[in-house]
Amino acid sequence: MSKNEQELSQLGSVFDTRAAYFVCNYFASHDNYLVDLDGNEYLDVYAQISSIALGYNHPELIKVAKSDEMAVALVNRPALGCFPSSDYRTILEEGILAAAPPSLDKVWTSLSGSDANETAFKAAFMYHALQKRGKGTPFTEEEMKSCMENLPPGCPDYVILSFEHGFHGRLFGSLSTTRSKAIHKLDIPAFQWPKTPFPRLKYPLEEFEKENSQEEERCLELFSSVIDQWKGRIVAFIVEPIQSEGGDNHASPYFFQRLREISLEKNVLMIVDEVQTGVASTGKFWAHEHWNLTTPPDFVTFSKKFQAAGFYFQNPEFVPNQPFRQFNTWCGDPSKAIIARTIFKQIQKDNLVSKIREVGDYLYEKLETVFKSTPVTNLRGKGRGTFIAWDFDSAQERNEFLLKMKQHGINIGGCGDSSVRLRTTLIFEKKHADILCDAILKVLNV
Ligand SMILES: O=C(O)CCC(=O)C(=O)O
Ligand SMILES: NCCCC(=O)O
Repeated sequence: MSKNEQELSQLGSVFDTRAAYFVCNYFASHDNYLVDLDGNEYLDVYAQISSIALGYNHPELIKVAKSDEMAVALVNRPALGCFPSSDYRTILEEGILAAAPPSLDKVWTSLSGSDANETAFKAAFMYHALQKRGKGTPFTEEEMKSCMENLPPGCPDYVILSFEHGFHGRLFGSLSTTRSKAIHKLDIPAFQWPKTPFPRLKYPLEEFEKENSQEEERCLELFSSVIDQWKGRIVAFIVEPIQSEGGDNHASPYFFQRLREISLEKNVLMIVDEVQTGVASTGKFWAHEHWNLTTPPDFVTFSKKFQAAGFYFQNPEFVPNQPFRQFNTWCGDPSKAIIARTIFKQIQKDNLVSKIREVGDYLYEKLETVFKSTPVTNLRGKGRGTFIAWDFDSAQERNEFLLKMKQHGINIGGCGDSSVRLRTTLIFEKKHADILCDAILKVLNV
């Protein structure tokens, strides 16, 4: 038995390891390479499900991890809502807020991607209720009583609209908006919230311009009509710039511009879930910057590669009218905000946004050649940094490919039914793209 197998079996007796790819030696892992317990080094193009920005054991992260500032943040973890730390404002201003999407100058920090989305939902619901009730109008006796029974009017029948194949997390509210795979949802009670189709584009895009634009128009019409059908109950919709877990499904900037226009016309708030797409990997710091919206989204949520989680917003009325409405013990975590600040500074210092755009273009072009005369279809993600994916005909073929890639020293992940997705770090270079392509050529026998 290898060390890996041994540890997996021992850990497996106290912790569910059935989803484990292998046991990692994070002490030995470095930059783009993840090392397992048997000492095998993998070029990692999955990066902890899209969550490692600067590679493993980046010296600047290690340095800040060893700082007094970090030690104090960790051992005296503040309940930020009640007892914010003296340095939280600067940590935010120099990091998370300095990285904010255009026009969104405020942030609420939370604990995970799911929590980021759910706190944005709550902000949207409370804002909507405030508009209906009228500012300054106190809660009624009936509202106060009925909410304790989980009933309206205190708990109104407002809903969040999401897209088929979208993934927004696994807590109750976020899972209700998640529509990628049944395995995520089975046996869990869910809100009866609406969904609407996300475009299924055909590739190569240049060959299917007409079909794809018809498909986007079809989805836009349904988006608009579902909002009408729900007669004012849809308070917000949530959308990923590229549906990731659900299969790396893309849509054009035009599609998102129209979503924004329709949502403004119909008074529905827009939540852009940048948990996976955010923090540079698509070649812009935030993927929705590719759309050139004239009115920014109402909320942009983040987590994963930023390590810290939360949502950005601009409208001061998204802060509830009373304290303790958007609240929990932690309200974020300064240690994670310090890490986010370090990540942001390093991205700026090393010019990683434009570097990942360049290496992404290089890799995409190479893959176009590599995949000629192979069963691979639907290569996608052109002009989106290293946020690249492709399809096999079946889940079985895809899974065999992933396994063989591992045998050739590449840690790589799937998504959707039969897709492979690249989720590289931001320090992925052309030399790594070459290694990746060589391994693909070997695995596909071309
Ligand atoms: O399955 C999960 O909860 C992780 C989801 C995710 O973000 C992904 O797989 O892209
Ligand atoms: N969303 C599931 C991610 C786990 C995996 O298959 O890598």
